[in-house]
Amino acid sequence: QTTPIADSNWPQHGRTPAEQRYSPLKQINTDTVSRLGLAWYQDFDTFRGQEGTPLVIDGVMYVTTNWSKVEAVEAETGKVLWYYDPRVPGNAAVRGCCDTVNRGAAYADGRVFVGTFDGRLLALDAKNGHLLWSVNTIPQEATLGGIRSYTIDGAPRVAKGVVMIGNGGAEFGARGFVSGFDEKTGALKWRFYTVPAPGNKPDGAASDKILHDRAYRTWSPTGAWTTSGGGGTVWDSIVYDPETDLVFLGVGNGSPWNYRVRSDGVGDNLFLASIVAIRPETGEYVWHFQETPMDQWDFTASQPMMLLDLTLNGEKRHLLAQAPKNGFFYLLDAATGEFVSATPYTFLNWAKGVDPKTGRPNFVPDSLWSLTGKVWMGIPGSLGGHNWAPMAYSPDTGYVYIPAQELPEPFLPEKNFALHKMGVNLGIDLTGLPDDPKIVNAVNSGLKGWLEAWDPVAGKVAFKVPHDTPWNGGVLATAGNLVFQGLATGGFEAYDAHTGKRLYHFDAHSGIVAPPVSYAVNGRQYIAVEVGWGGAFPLMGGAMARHANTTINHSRLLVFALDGQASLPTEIRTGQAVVPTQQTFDAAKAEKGYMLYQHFCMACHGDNAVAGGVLPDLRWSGALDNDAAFSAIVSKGALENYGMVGFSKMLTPQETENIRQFLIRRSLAAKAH
Ligand SMILES: O=C(O)c1cc(C(=O)O)c2c(n1)C(=O)C(=O)c1cc(C(=O)O)[nH]c1-2
Ligand SMILES: [Ca+2]
Repeated sequence: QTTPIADSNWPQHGRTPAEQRYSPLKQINTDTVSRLGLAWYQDFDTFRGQEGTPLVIDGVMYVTTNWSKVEAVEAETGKVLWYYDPRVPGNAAVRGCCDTVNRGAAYADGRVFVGTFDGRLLALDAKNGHLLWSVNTIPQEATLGGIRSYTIDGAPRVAKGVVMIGNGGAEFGARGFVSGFDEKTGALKWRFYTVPAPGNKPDGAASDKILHDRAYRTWSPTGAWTTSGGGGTVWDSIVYDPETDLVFLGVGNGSPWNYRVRSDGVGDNLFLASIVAIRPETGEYVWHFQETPMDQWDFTASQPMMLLDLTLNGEKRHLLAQAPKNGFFYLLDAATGEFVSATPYTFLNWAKGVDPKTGRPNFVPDSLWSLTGKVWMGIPGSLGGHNWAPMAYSPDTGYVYIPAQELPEPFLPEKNFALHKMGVNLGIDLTGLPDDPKIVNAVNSGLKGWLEAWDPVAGKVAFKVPHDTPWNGGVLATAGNLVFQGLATGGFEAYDAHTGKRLYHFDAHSGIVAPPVSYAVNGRQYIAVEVGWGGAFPLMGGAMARHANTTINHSRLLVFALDGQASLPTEIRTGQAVVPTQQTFDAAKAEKGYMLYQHFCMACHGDNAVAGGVLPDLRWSGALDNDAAFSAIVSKGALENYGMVGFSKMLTPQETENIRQFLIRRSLAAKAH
């Protein structure tokens, strides 16, 4: 039933339904890659994180960029064929944890499907970009009167005439669900909620029976989840497997993070941090596997999944593979969900292995910080041993290439948990990195990132390519015995797939987080990648993110080919002028402003008011010198069109002023260093 995919195309998110991100093209190979050069490039119109996987179908490339913008370009020349701006309102930015990114479109039967950050799903005519249909994927009741927060940044998937999309929001209060829409009309076919409703009430959805019979009893009848939604957002990975006719949903973390507050410390909280298999036409439940019961570390199972056909102990197996945040590499039987193996692909300290039969982790008791009430230095931290940046598999080497990292994080219960609308709702202490440069340097030197070649049959690392920092780009493997990856530090690299030897380097002038793709037009092979530093770590990470990337965001599409002759402009934007404020501050007010900042501002402007190279660094904001201007922006929303909403409903004028006092303190402290 599946039509063969031409070698020259990249028609789906992971190229084929198996999502291995392997291109059979080999004009660019270990022998020729030294001749690789820029064939053409395009400047984007947004300087924020770019996480998109371009699709290429018969010489036309479909690109999505920040703020859910879409364009079609000639893949050979870069000539723009059409451009579609869904006009996401600026005030939607604050509903998401991690930048107004978009990870890509889906294509089927002449239609391009894209999710928008404000929760719509669009179908565009692939020929001219005209809107065919648009649906709001977020039902009114799911928002609980605006308390719960939903965004879309993941790529839709299409199977059997059904377009499927989930959403994000579990850091802000959300109840996860995935919806399936008719490809032709946009009519809703089914909805699958990933966590139960309070009181075990039915939703009239495909998930009703399994939530009622199985999931509800894994939650306390009370707890903050009854308002905050419980989490379980399917914000990135959805894979359809034609062989088993199953759709696999990668389900996210709990909301709030604090498991004691969320569920009174009771139950495993299904289907948080689980993979759930459903049917594409109906959304009917088939199986699930929970990777992290009692999640309290933001250990999502939403990381990219792929299908692998491997011979294990002499037996051919059709497997689903994932390297989720929690640090274990999982293999599950794709048809049944039967646990096969879970092996650490990175250093992890929260579990001592898993039960060999069930795959349930053996928790290190101290890791359950919400129950112990004590600080836990978790590895991985909430950004995971691997996040959304896709991995790739080469059938030639048998390795899975993982953009792996080590980013430790302290977890400590928040003293007075309060559910905020438009503020982060974690139930975790949000004290930032202290100012002391010695501590900052020590923390930064402990952050690691590397490209890992993982042997899924042997269950061990084949080799590692160390990078300077964490939060590097997604990976592409090709039949040219090459692996391509962009780096946080702005390099675009090619490595020998067998050895990890670096064979090519290009300076992209800006951090790369997106995954490359490969395609061919008129017999010439190309490699394309979106450039643009952003996403969770650059926005939230403060001094750690700044350390990882010292340029600012230059968002572009780069396309490489053998003997490419183009070059980037040499001018590198240096970004915001560093102008410390002339004001003085009131110590008591500034101290009060600190935690308010961490709850309401940090998610975008960076931990402890150090911006990570994407959005404005508030220490240098001219508005610090003018309390009327500050309040016009922070309270009244003067910059709403750029994503900076007014917080007057959440923050009193005095609280807003306290935040300004805190920022003045930070500005002066930076001047002092
Ligand atoms: O729980 C959620 O709903 C949710 C959503 C998203 C998102 O939509 O991007 C991310 C996360 N969580 C998350 O935990 C995370 O680490 C993350 C990184 C990114 C990114 O794009 O860089 N998004 C998200
Ligand atoms: Ca999350």
